Amino acid sequence: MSDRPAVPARDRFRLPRWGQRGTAGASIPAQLSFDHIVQTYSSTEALKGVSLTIEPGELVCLLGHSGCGKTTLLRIAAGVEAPTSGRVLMDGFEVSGAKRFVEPERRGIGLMFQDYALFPHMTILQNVKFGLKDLSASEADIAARRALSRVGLEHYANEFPHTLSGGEQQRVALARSIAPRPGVLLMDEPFSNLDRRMRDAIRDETVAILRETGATTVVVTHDPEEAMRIADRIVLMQSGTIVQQGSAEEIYRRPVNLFAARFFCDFNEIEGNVRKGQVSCPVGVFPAPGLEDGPAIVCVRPQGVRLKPPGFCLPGRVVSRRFLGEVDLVHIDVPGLDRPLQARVHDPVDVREGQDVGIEVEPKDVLVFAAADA
Ligand SMILES: Nc1ncnc2c1ncn2[C@@H]1O[C@H](COP(=O)(O)OP(=O)(O)OP(=O)(O)O)[C@@H](O)[C@H]1O
Repeated sequence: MSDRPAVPARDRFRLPRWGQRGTAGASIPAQLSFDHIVQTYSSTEALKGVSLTIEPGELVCLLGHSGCGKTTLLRIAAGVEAPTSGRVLMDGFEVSGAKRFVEPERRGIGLMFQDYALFPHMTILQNVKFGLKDLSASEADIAARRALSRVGLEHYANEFPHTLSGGEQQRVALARSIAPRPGVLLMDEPFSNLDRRMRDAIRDETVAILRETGATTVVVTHDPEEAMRIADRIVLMQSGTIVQQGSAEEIYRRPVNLFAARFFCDFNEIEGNVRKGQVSCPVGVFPAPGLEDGPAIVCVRPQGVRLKPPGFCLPGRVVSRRFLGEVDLVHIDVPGLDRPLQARVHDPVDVREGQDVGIEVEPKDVLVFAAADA
């Protein structure tokens, strides 16, 4: 918990509109900025100077492996923790920093966690009304019912959480977090407890509701596909720092380093050597613009490996072939490679284990990084 001073009484009247809860007015999306946030827990530096601005109404995914600092950043935004140093600003107004600490309940920020945390002894309506304490009873009732109707669950108002499915409970949690019309909504792995079958549908529905409410939204996830599906902008983190940020397509097509590349694709990684802007490796010669001469890692997307009749191109021998529904995954032994090359083949190919094939690699599916980057 914070050891920072709370907002002095005189400042409370100066909070921007997102900080004035209970007006039942329309949600006003806020800009959320992190300015050189450092967070240290004894010997662990969980955040190492993170700066990031999320624009009003934007949906940003914080993406990264376990322990990279995603949740810590979310907790600092919410005001559940104060940063060791650095500032959090909402619409340019400092809410965490050396000078000021605005209490969580006055930030106009909604929170939703993976376990939903619905109160089992309260009805669905009471659960949704829980965060509306600043409103009169009748206003809270109207706001809660409106939020429930937005997620399509108004008919469950008088039920208890245990009578609802996991997906329905997730929607109640969403209704509870949007009912106060927060300017910023923070969601920590909100879909991870749903089974795969319903996850896609609920995710799409949630994003549609978020777009409708217009709230600035930050979603924490470790699933690159989920981030690509929902985010306007993905912020990729590693060990308490931001590695890269951009649209899904930007990061996927132009990862800044091997870490970012690996996060989005299960590449074939092949040792190569760069000379005069070109890299040579056992599967061919490819452009390597901007790279210095020396050892390199050539990353070939499995979908960029084409199988041809033998004899005309690079020779290979099929080690295995697996039918995965939309694609076949084929492993091919290639001279000079110590591991089989993976190919994801869309068109049905008539290849069997042990068969000789020719291989072509699409240059657009090749990325090259300096070996020192590995
Ligand atoms: N209260 C705390 N005390 C000590 N260390 C902490 C505390 N909270 C987080 N950490 C450490 O800070 C680092 C970042 O943790 P954080 O929970 O932010 O990561 P994360 O990316 O959200 O991971 P996950 O996806 O597993 O939730 C980790 O090394 C974690 O062990």
